[in-house]
Amino acid sequence: MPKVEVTTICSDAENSLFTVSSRKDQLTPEDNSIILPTSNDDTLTVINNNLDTNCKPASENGGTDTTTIITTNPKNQKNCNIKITKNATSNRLPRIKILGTGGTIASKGSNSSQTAGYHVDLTIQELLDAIPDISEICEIEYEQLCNVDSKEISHVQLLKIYKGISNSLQKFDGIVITHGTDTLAETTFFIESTIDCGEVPIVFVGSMRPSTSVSADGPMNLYQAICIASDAKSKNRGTLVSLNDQISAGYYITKTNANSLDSFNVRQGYLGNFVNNEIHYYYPPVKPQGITKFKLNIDKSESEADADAELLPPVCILYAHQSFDSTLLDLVATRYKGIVIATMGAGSLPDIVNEKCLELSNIPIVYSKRSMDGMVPIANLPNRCSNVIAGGYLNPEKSRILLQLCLYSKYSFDEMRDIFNGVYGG
Ligand SMILES: NC(=O)C[C@H](N)C(=O)O
Repeated sequence: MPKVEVTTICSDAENSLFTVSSRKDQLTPEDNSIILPTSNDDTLTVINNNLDTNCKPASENGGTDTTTIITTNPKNQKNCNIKITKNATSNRLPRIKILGTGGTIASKGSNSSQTAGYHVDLTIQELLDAIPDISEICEIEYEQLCNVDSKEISHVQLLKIYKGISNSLQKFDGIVITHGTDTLAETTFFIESTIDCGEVPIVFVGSMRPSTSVSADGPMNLYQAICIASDAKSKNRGTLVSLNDQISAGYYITKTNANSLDSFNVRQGYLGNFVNNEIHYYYPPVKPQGITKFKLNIDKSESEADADAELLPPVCILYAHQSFDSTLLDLVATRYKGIVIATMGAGSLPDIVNEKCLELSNIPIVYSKRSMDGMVPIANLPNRCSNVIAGGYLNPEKSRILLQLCLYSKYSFDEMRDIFNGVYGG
């Protein structure tokens, strides 16, 4: 038990009220320091200072994100209430970091009717030039992490995005990432599985039409994403996707239409809507249930991105079909550390393929599904206690990422099964 105790009496977006009380005599000066999470802009008010407490605001505390409280009269059994007024109540605008990665939102065609065959050509600065004035909504900083079509995003760029977000979390109130829509759901799934963003909204955004097209959707989508990241209502919701006026959970979203502006679908439901500068959330802050947050043990510096990329073990996806050839499994087993199969229906594979999967007993094989909806239940596995794991509700590309993270963490087959099972009932 600490000898000096801090109790949070109340804590909301704007205020935190703590009680500090001494508990025992025989306190040494070191016992009397208490660190509270505050930032430079917070104001501290000591109420009922029965404890002779000395509060040092963060600004006088070496500019860290904490406040040291020192009780100078520790033997006194009385309390001291300290109110920390969060900077939301000061008039500072939210600070938003924008990370550019490319995609159609950063693309140009050769004429205004072209909506295919365009190429990535715009920097994040040029994208920002095309949106309405946001100087009264937030302060922004931006960084170009890469500028590619999202088909080119591999584990190298993925780790760059991971680092870009991780490095910005402490300094910004919200983060926006521009990204191609084709593989956006893989990146958002990876980020939600690896970053604990606390209350900071991480908002991914893309577009379906290039910037040169009539009625290009990119500028409005980007504008909305910045507003969403700046809004206090977006806190504590994890990784979000803002596209076509809808706000969705990055963990669950799937691209379901290859061409339409309404390209994303989420069976778990949209979280909210953006209309005429108003953000409407349908639910209170919520994060996807039962996620395993994987800890990536990597250097967060930029220069290490390429070296770290080796860390994610290769996993491939095989797409099953009538006459599916089991020898394909032998071919990929020599190169990949894990395999995901998009099975027919809810885990159906020809008997000969099931036998081959069990034969490859050292390689984890996740049974996912070709169907967009529904799940693969454990009951449909050829053997419940082997190297074969049910992917539950996860589609093949998300199963692939989850399996990579399990392999990276060196989990046993049983632990992998628990991770897939815990989140998705697989
Ligand atoms: N709409 C898009 O962004 C598609 C593009 N091919 C990409 O994913 O980068």
